[in-house]
Amino acid sequence: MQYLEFKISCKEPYREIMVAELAEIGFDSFLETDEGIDAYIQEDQLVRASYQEIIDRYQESASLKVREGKMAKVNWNEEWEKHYDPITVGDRVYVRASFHQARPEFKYEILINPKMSFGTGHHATTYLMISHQLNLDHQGKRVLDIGAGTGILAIMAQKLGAKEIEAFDIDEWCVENGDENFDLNGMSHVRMGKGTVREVNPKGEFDIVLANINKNVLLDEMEVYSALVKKGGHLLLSGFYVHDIADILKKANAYGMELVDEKSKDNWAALVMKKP
Ligand SMILES: C[S@@+](CC[C@H](N)C(=O)[O-])C[C@H]1O[C@@H](n2cnc3c(N)ncnc32)[C@H](O)[C@@H]1O
Repeated sequence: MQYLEFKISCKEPYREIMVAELAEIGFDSFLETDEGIDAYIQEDQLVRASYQEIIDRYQESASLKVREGKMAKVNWNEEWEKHYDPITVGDRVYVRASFHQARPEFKYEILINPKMSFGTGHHATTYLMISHQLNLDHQGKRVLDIGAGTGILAIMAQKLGAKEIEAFDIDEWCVENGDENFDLNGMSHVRMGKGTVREVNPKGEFDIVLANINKNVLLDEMEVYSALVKKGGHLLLSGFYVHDIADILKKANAYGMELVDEKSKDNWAALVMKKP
């Protein structure tokens, strides 16, 4: 598999925005660097015009400088070991890779070997989703994780006592990586599905539905998510900016969901909706 590497130097606060925009067009791995980000995409996945459009849009405001290179083979584990530090969410959750030291003083330890999937807790949206999950009763509940990435939110649900968990993602790498992470966290009974919510078509209703994806997908699939939430159950949404809250809320309200909590970090937002 031939990969392209783009070494992008950019000013803050544009690093996160660049990651989000490039992820939208198929970039599947990012490393934070002192100058900005290194972004990776499979060569046959790159649509030059879409890429150029993003670069042109932020060129000036973010003072972008890009160096492009080709990589025949990437040792992602080695890359991650160099760049991936453990993180904490509040004082109860510790997210680490298997090569990091355990920290038993944390109540919930999540093991994630991320490879190329999004979702280590480093991104604000993952962090916000976990923070919301910590405030929700998961005990004995049925939980659905849509756009599960590394599987981190499904794993958090399991640690919080969920009884039945389903998770899926459209990305083949996430499916492989998710299963590995489920195994690492003693969840071999859960397997990551592949596809969109319409393709996977989960059966029945769920107490908690988690969807950290992006604005367009959330708007497009909101009707399906809402239908999957039990009466009295919750829908947690993230993957959009604070300035998009009104659009997301309007759509969720239109399908009968009511806002019960809202958090933001680094300009990203996460909402907790409830079906009355
Ligand atoms: C922002 S990441 C979130 C990953 C993880 N849930 C977390 O919170 O860290 C979004 C994930 O959604 C996946 N995705 C994008 N569009 C999707 C869709 N329509 N259905 C399911 N997954 C999708 C991407 O492949 C990516 O892994």
